Amino acid sequence: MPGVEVVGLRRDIGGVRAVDDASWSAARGEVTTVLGPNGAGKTTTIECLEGLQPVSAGSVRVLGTDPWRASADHRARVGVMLQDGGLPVTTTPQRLLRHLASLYAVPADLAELTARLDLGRVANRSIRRLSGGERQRVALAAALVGRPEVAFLDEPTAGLDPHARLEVWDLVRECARDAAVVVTTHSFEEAERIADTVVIMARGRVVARGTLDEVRAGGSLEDRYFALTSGSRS
Ligand SMILES: Nc1ncnc2c1ncn2[C@@H]1O[C@H](COP(=O)(O)OP(=O)(O)OP(=O)(O)O)[C@@H](O)[C@H]1O
Repeated sequence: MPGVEVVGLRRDIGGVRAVDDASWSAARGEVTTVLGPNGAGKTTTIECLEGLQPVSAGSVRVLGTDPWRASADHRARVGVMLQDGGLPVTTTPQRLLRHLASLYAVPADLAELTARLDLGRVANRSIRRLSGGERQRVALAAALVGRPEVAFLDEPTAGLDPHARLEVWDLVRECARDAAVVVTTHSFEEAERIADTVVIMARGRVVARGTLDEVRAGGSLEDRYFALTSGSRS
């Protein structure tokens, strides 16, 4: 059973067909990156997988479960990193991560996670007062603290400096040893660094899916992306 399975997914929102007959899967032990122009349907798809939106047709399964009807037990097996917002701003990274760790039977090693993401210096500062990149790293730590079996990471390195990007890519690859990790990104460099499998969406549809090499088809991911998505920006 794949970690994530999307079969013929359609999602209509207020008259807009945000996702149209999309099918792809993400295996455990792999990083799957989802690319596509603005409005392609990436966030809508991921929100269906996170159980935040219902499907209009087709099906989505995460660890074999329908996320829209999932129990708290299922949710504890899934890590979610939201692009912005979602973090409580009046607490500190340390208090937040300790609290989250206390919700899991076998959480990640907090000291190690904090050190890897270089959050030591700001661990006791209010999240409200952190820089964008620091908040981004707290959000990633929050997604990974429960050692998820499936992780959804939305643009995990957007706005990070070059050192932090490398560290996050290492961490994401490590996380994917045991988990299915799904990363949405606009960065070809990010996809080429971390992806085992690539899904490209345009106008709600999947226009390419396969291993990184299959999708690159002998060229660069960037060239392939532009060839597949040109004229399709919504
Ligand atoms: N609540 C909503 N009401 C109406 N239309 C919506 C709603 N949410 C999404 N859409 C539309 O659905 C389509 C897909 O949006 P989605 O946010 O999934 O794209 P995306 O690929 O994540 O884009 P981005 O790269 O900008 O994050 C877009 O045309 C968007 O305007």
